[in-house]
Amino acid sequence: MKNPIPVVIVAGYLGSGKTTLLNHLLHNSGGARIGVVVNDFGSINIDSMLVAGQVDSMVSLGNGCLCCAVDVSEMDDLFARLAHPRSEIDVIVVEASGLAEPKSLIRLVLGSANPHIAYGGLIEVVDAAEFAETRERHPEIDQHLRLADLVLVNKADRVAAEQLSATVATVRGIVEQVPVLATAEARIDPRLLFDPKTVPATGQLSLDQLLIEDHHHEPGEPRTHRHLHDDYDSVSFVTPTPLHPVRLLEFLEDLPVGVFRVKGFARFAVAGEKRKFVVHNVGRHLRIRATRWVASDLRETQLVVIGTKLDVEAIRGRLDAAVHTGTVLEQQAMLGIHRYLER
Ligand SMILES: Nc1nc2c(ncn2[C@@H]2O[C@H](COP(=O)(O)OP(=O)(O)OP(=O)(O)O)[C@@H](O)[C@H]2O)c(=O)[nH]1
Repeated sequence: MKNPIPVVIVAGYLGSGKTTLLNHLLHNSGGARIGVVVNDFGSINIDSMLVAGQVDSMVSLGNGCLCCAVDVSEMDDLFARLAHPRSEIDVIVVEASGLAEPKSLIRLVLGSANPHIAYGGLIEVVDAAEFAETRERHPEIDQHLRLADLVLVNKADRVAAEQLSATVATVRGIVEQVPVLATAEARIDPRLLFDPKTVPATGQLSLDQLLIEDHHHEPGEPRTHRHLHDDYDSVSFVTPTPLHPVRLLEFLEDLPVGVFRVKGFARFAVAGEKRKFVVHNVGRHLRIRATRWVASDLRETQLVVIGTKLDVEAIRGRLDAAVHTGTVLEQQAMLGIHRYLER
């Protein structure tokens, strides 16, 4: 089966920059096809969707608040239209209306019966200039932010540098581990959210290419390297030595500060365990799928950790600690992994 299509939810108070973010993603999708679910098409840049040939992929909801107006079955209908086995859509972005309650939106996605979609994370957009005032009027914003997998402190251009860092610090204090990014016009690197189809003109590598590049390493040695970008860091970790499943879970269940996504696959040092374990983590949502190695696969672990302001050494240290060099482990070492296995 194809990898499920990630559903990314964009939420945030009125006017914070949700539509701006959506338009930015549509313009910079790197060839990825984006299906959008919005309340109102009025402000979406239809031209950019036309350019990207995505006009078929638009699904519009009626007016009103997404989370209360739509029940799970209606939402499933929308997902069914956008995501089916032959769908050419790579990512679905749901723009919540300004006052939507993010918890019910996340539930809609996690509770969906559609096997072709997967939760792709909640992005909360905050207006840097209005944040303090919005928070006073709507103290529940703290709860909303804590559900996020990525927070954008947007409209960075509208405030002085000191106010921006103070707001970012306040948001970090609220969300703790969750990555927080200051943005202008919601310009984030789309690769934080999904993988582009093509290598952009800048010659930067896609994440899949990150996984397979760098062949200059000592046989048997884990390789970790980092690619820096304005918006995000990605750390790629490759090792032919099988991992200890418990150690890997310790990493995945307690991710370092700033990590937004972890993707790739793992091989475990467990007796009789010959499968390839595909790992997908967004924010605090971990999914693992057991599959077979195909003939062209290198039988090794390849993981990419993506986020903002990552402590590369700490990540490398923790992933190194998951490499198992002792004797082969008993099957019971897999119990923790089984909790996350998709059926
Ligand atoms: N100065 C500045 N203006 C911005 C920025 N991002 C968005 N805007 C403007 O802010 C206004 C609101 O942006 P939207 O993207 O429509 O915000 P929204 O969250 O979708 O708004 P609602 O749908 O009403 O909740 C628009 O006029 C944008 O052009 C930014 O980074 N800096």
